[in-house]
Amino acid sequence: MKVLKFGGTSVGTVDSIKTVIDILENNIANGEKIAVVFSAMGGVTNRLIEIGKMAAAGNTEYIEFLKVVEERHFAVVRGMINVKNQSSTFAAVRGLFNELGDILRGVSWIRELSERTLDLIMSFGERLSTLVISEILKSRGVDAEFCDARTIIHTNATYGMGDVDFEVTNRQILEYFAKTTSLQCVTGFIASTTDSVTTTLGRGGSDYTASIIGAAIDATVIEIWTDVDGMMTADPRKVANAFTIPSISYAEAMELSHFGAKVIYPPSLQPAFAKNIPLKVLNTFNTDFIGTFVQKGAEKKDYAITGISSIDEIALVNIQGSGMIGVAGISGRLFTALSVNDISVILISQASSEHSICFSIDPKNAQRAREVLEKEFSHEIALGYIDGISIEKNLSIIAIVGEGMKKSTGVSGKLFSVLGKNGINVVATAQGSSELNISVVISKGDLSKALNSIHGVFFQSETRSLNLFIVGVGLIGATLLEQIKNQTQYLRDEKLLNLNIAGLSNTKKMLLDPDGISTEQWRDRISDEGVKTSLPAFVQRMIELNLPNSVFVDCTSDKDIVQYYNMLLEASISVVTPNKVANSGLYAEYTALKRTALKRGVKFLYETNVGAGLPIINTIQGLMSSGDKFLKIEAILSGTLSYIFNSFGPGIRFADVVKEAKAKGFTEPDPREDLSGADVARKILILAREVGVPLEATDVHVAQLLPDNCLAAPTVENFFEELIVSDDYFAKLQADAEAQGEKLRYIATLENGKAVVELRTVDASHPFYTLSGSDNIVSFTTERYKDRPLVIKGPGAGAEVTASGVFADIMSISSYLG
Ligand SMILES: NC(=O)c1ccc[n+]([C@@H]2O[C@H](COP(=O)([O-])OP(=O)(O)OC[C@H]3O[C@@H](n4cnc5c(N)ncnc54)[C@H](O)[C@@H]3O)[C@@H](O)[C@H]2O)c1
Ligand SMILES: N[C@@H](CCO)C(=O)O
Ligand code: NA
Repeated sequence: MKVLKFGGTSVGTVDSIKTVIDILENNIANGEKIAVVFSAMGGVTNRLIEIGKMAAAGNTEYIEFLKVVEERHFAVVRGMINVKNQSSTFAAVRGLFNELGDILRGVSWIRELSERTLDLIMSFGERLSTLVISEILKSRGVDAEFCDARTIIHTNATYGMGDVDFEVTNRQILEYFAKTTSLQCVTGFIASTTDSVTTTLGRGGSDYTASIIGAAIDATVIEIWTDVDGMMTADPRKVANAFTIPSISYAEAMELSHFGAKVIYPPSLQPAFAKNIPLKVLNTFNTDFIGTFVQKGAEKKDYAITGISSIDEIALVNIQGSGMIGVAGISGRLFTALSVNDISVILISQASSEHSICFSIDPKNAQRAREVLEKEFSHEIALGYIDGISIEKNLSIIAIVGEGMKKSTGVSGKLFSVLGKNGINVVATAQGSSELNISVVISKGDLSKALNSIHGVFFQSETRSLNLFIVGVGLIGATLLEQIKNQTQYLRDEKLLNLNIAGLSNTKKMLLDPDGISTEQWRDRISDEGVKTSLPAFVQRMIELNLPNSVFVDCTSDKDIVQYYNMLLEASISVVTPNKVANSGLYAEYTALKRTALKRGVKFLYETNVGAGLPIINTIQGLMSSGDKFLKIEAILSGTLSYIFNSFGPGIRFADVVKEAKAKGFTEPDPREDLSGADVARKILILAREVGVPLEATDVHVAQLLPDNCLAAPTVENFFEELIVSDDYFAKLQADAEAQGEKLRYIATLENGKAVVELRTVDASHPFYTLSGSDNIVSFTTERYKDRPLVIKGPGAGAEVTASGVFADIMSISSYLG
């Protein structure tokens, strides 16, 4: 025989009851022998408690409230039973309400509501729902029978949570079921003492009823019908990617529910577990869904863990002192004192130094725990053996649970590593030798981020998300968004990676949306929904959102934005940028950023600072890490100047070539930076720093390229005018070089700790002679590349190559986050 149990929401409305009837009739049609347990209609139990309290307080409004409850039951009768069969059910329901009304009147007279009376009042919830549904079944020709569990389940007289007398109960259930062939509709939650006083079974009560009956009659399976798709890998309100666990062991279910998974309350299923009766958790509102199968042993799973659960709010108590080392009995006294005072301990951790014991409790008990322990250890504290009791609040616990972690390595490594990579500090941790649960205590503010990132790494086949916050949507920023748009599908399918644009800002408006800004509509959304740009507000909001795997992408050339990098890195947010300002500022600031990134376990990536997408910085970093030493760098580092010198010639105006370079997206937002040599100077400065030469910007010697009048131009427009004026100057430079069979090249060199940037002419024998377009070229002479230098060459400016370099940096973060 199968035992089915339907919870409050399943029997909460006419529509849901229709589905319940369908489920039952399908079972009957399939020839299944079944018994059914019902909860009270959703919300009724709480209402009855409220009504009881109102009556006890002498508030006669309870009568109106009761009428509403009555009407809910009548509505079901009207909706589900044909008119000619309704009257007897109406009469029976009215009879129960009359009885309840009498009891409540008594309560309001004597102004007292004992636990015992409350149990009696609550019992009407299940008695009513079960009565009505059994009548519905009968009216449809099913041989159904109402079974008042008070006649078969007996408890002691602990009201509110009766202790079941299994000997008597099991015998009575067996006798009862032996005598009947009708479908038994059993009231959940309620029982009685041997002298027929009504009691209730406490938390998870109706599940308990199903479990008691199932165990007594040796049911083949117990089906718990509820309003969710079974037990999930995590609380779906906190982790959007959570999914149903198809199969779980009793022990795992226990662990998960202990930490707040509210779907079932496994302690109430103990009788079924003890007899190895499997359990299914099914959804009345999604009957086709397979739900969760709960059974004794664990099945082989696809993942290393089965689920994640959490407690939102705990307090961590720490007691420490040198006097605890090697002294037996301290923990005995500690936990006895807590237990005597009814303070339940959620997690305990003690390191083998025995110098401290820490444990977590419900924060509402924190003050009391302090008092209890200060009293218990007053002597030791006075003598200085124990330093005192410290209590930390605003903490949460996360537990990863699964039989799969037994004897398998790497699970805790993965857990701590993902927390570390997301900058989440672990305050305390506990793992029992059952290896079923690893718990970590973290700051409450990190809970959502931690749950999501842990879920991401353990349930790998799901798509991971990288949350991007992009500031500056000019040429590079917009091209990057376009490239992301075109790669979205590929990255989802092939890399299981979702690039979520969680924030965007231009100079006028900004928009942050943790649910993502579509790359198809970002322009509309930022203009329709964006608010006035404020960089501090943008940064603050990012930090507050505290999303896992966050990356700040600075696609501006703003000098002020850089002051936020350190703050972002400190908040465990990676930074990716083509903006050279940070790395070409003070040397101390440059090293500080690197240190913060290292400390926080996040990335600060800026490959496009030099040579756009060309792998220049990465190459240096690789060589440096592997111990190579740089002897000399010689390079052409300006795409703009390269393009200009490759395109300028007789019959062409210099200013026009500069304009072309700008139109092609090679120049800096302000082209004077390129032509003054400032941009190249910054780049060689950055390269110097990368190879370990701690230069400041003022150490770079820049030979002047422009005539004074151009350099002095106050605006970009002015600048172009001055370029026109100076056309002869440039034409002569070019003609002189040509006459020698040489080409103009703006070359940066780093040698013997000195950085120089100057305009040179090179002949055909020089490797830099043959450049074309916006090519950059870098030649590294190192101890390993001494005779023939390592050369990197290719387009070193432009929207596509730069954006793709930024994109590549972002991708490298995604693989680092695993
Ligand atoms: N163009 C290239 O080939 C290239 C190559 C390598 C690196 N870079 C670097 O990339 C960065 C962007 O260059 P670009 O060519 O896209 O320039 P751009 O002028 O087209 O884009 C920069 C955008 O940032 C916006 N902006 C500036 N300050 C802002 C702020 N505080 N908040 C929000 N938005 C702000 C500007 O309005 C502009 O739209 C620069 O730092 C540049 O040095 C460019
Ligand atoms: N303006 C820069 C862009 C690349 O950093 C250049 O011309 O090289
Ligand atoms: Na580069």
